Amino acid sequence: MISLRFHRNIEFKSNHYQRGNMALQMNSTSQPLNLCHLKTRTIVINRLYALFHSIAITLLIYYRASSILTLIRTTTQPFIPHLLIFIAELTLSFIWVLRQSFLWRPVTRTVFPERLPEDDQLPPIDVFICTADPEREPPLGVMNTVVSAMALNYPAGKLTVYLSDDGGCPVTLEAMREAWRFSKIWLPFCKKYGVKIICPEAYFAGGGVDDECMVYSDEFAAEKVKVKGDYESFVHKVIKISQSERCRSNNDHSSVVEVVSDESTHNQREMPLIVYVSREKRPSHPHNFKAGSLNALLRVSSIISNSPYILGLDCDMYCNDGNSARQAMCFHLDPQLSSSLAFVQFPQMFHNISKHDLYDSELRCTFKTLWQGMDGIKGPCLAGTCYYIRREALYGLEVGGPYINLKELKESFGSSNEFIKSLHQKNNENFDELLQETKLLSSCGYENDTKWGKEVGFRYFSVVEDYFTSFNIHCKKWVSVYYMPKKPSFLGSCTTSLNDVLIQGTRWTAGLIEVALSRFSPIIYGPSRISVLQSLCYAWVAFFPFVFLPMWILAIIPQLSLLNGITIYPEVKSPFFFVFLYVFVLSKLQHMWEIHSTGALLRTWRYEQRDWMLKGITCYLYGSIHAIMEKLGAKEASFLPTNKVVDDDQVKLFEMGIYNFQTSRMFIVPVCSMIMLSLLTFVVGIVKIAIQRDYIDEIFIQTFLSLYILLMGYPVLEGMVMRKDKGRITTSMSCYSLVFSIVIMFLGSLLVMY
Ligand SMILES: O=c1ccn([C@@H]2O[C@H](COP(=O)(O)OP(=O)(O)O[C@H]3O[C@H](CO)[C@@H](O)[C@H](O)[C@H]3O)[C@@H](O)[C@H]2O)c(=O)[nH]1
Ligand SMILES: [Mn+2]
Repeated sequence: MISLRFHRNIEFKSNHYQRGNMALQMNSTSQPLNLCHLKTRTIVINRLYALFHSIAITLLIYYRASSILTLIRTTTQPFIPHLLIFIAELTLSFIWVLRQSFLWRPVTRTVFPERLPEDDQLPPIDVFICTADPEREPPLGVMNTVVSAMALNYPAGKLTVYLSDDGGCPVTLEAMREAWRFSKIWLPFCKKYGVKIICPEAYFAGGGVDDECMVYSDEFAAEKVKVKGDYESFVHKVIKISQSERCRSNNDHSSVVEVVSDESTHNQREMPLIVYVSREKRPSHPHNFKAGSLNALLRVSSIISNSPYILGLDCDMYCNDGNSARQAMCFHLDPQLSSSLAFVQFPQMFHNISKHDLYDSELRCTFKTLWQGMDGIKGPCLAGTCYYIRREALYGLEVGGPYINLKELKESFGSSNEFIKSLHQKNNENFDELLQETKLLSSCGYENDTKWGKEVGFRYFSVVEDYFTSFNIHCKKWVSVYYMPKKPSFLGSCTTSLNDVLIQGTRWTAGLIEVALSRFSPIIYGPSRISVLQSLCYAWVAFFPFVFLPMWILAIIPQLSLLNGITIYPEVKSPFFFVFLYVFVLSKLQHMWEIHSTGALLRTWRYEQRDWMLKGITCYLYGSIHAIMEKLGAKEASFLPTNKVVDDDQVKLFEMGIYNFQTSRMFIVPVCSMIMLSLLTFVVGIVKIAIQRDYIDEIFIQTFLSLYILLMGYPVLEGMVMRKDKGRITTSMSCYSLVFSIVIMFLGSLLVMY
C-alpha cells in the first residue's frame, strides 16, 4: 500500500497559510474555532428505544423459529409462507440493527468564524463543479452555480473555480465566458452592499429582498436596478446560445482546458480565477462518470492552483450563503482536528421543495438524522456535493503513513512530472507550459496503469462514488465533520416527479448494492479498519435497499395466506400478539418522533412511510437486480444524470402535493398490483370476520396489514380510479396491473400451499 507522510513531504502552498496555522495554535486554548455538542436527550431516548425494541425483536424471532420447528414436526400447516415471512422478519431485523448505529451518538456543532486568522493567512480553495449534459442540465443553472461560487465570502485571490464539462459542449465554454463577464459586475455589487444571497438567479427571483443586504440606500437601489438589467441580458445571452444546434453532448473529443479570464485580472487576482475543463472522451474508453471527471479536475487543478482544500459542488447546487468557506475553515484550521480531518460536509438542501414533499426529495432522514448520527462517530459520509475536502485525503494517503519514493509516486499518480511536483508544492511558473501539461493530465489514457480511481482520487468501483470514496477515506483513518448552519449554505434543485425519483433511486441502489455484495462490503472490510459502529453505519447505507425483499414478501405472502385460509401470525389471545403489536407500533412511533424532532410536520411521516414502500417495491428491487447482473457481467454500470429541466405541469402537481404517476410500466405495475391484492385481501378478511366473528382472532394481523397497505397506498387507488388529469394512472396501466396481480395470485397460491 502506498502512502505519503505528508506533513513533512508535502507542504501546502503559501507560507502565509503556515503562519496562520501557527498563530491559531497559539491562541487555541482560549478561543476554540468550533464546538461540538452531544444531543444528550436524544441519545437517552434512542438508546432506551434500542434496548426495548431489541428485546421485542428477539422474542419475535424466538416465536417464529419455534413455530416453524413445530410446523416441521406436525405438518399441520404449509411451511413455505412461514419460512418466507421469517426471511422477511430476519432481513428487517438485520437492517434495523444496522440503523441503530446512527442513533447512538448524534452531535451538533457551532463555529466561530470571527476567530479565524486574517484573510491573508487563510488557505486557498479550489471549487470543483461538474456538469455532464447540457440538455438535462441547462447551462443557465450551471452558470449561476459558477457565479455564486465566485462570490463566496473569501479572499478572491484564494479562490479558483473549475467547471468540468463532461458534455464536452462548446456552448458551455461560451456560457462560461459570459458568466465571467457578468461576475465582474456581480461580485463587486455583492461585496459593496453585503448582499447575502450570492446566487444571482435566487437573489433576483426573490425580488432581492432588502433585508438580505447590509447597506440600503438610494445608491444601492439604483445600482440594483442596473445589475438586474445586466443579469437579464446575461440570461438572455446564455439562453440564446443554449438554444443553438451546438448545445449537445459530445462523447468523442480531445481535452479542452481554458482559463477563462482576461490578462489584466489574471495577475492581480481581484477576481477568483475560473477554469473550464473538458477532459478527453472517446467512445472506446470508459470514462467512469462523475468520479472520472472529478479526478481529471484534481490533476488539472494541481498544477494550476493546487489549493489544499476543495469545495465540491454539483452543477445544480449553488452557493446560497457566502460564509460556508469560512465556516469550513473553522474545522480545517482547528489545531486539534486539522491533521486528521478529511472533509467538512454541509447538508444538501433544495430551493424547490414543495411543502408537500411527496417523494422525500428533501432527503430529510439523511441530512437531519443520519449524518448527525455519523458525525458523533468519526464523521459523516461524503454526500457528493456541498463538502470542503482536503486535497491530501483524496490522494489516497493514510493519516501518518510511511514515505514513498518517486518510482512509486509515478506508479500511483501517473507519469506527469508536473503533477508529482505539485505534491511538493513547487509549481512551474510558466503558465503556457502548464496549460500544455493539463492536456496530458486530462487525456483519457493518462490513468492507464496508475492507481487513479482505485487507490487515488475518487473511486470508480461504484456509481455512488461519493459513498465509496468516503468509505475508503475513513478506512485510511481520516475523520470528517458535519456542519448544518441555520441558513442553507447551498441550495440545489430536487427531483420533482416520481419518475425522476425512481430512476435516481435505482442508480443509487445499484451503486450501493454493488458495494454491499463486494469484497469491500462494510461489514467485512470495515471492522478491521474503522470502528464497529462506523462500519455499521456504512453497512446500513449499503444494505438498506435490501428492504425490497421483506417489502415484496409482506405485500404478497400474508395476503395470499389469508385468501387460502392460512394463519401466519399469532392469535390475538396469544402473548406473542403483543410482541408483534409492540414492534409495529413502537417502530412507527419512533419514526414519528424522529420526524417531529427534526422540525417536520406529521404528514411527512405519512409521505415517508409511503415513499419507503413505493421505493422498496420498485427501485430498490431494480437497482439490486442491476447490481447483481453487473456482477454476473450481464449489464454495464450507467449514470444517467437527473433531469434538471423545469417542467411547469410537473412542478404544479408537486407543489399541490399530488402524485405524478407518469412513469414507466416497470415502476407502476408492481405497485398497483400490490394494492389490488391488498384490497382484495382486506375485503375477503372483513367478509370472513362478518360470517364468523371468532375468526378475527386468527386473521387480525393479516387483515390489518392489508388495511395498512391500503391506507398508505390510497393515492395509488385514487390515481387508478378517480383522477382524470395527466398525472393519473392510465387505464392500460391498471389493466396490466390487474393481469400481473392475477398471475401473482395463482403462482403465489401454489407456493403458499406447501
Ligand atoms: O458522467 C457524469 C454524470 C454526472 N456528472 C455530474 O454529477 C453530478 C450529480 O449528478 P446528478 O444527476 O445530479 O445526480 P444525483 O443523483 O442528483 O446526485 C447525487 O448522487 C450522486 C451519486 O450517484 C452524487 O455524485 C451527487 O453528488 C449526489 O448529489 C452532476 O453535477 C452531473 O453533472 C458528471 O460530471 N459526469
Ligand atoms: Mn443532483
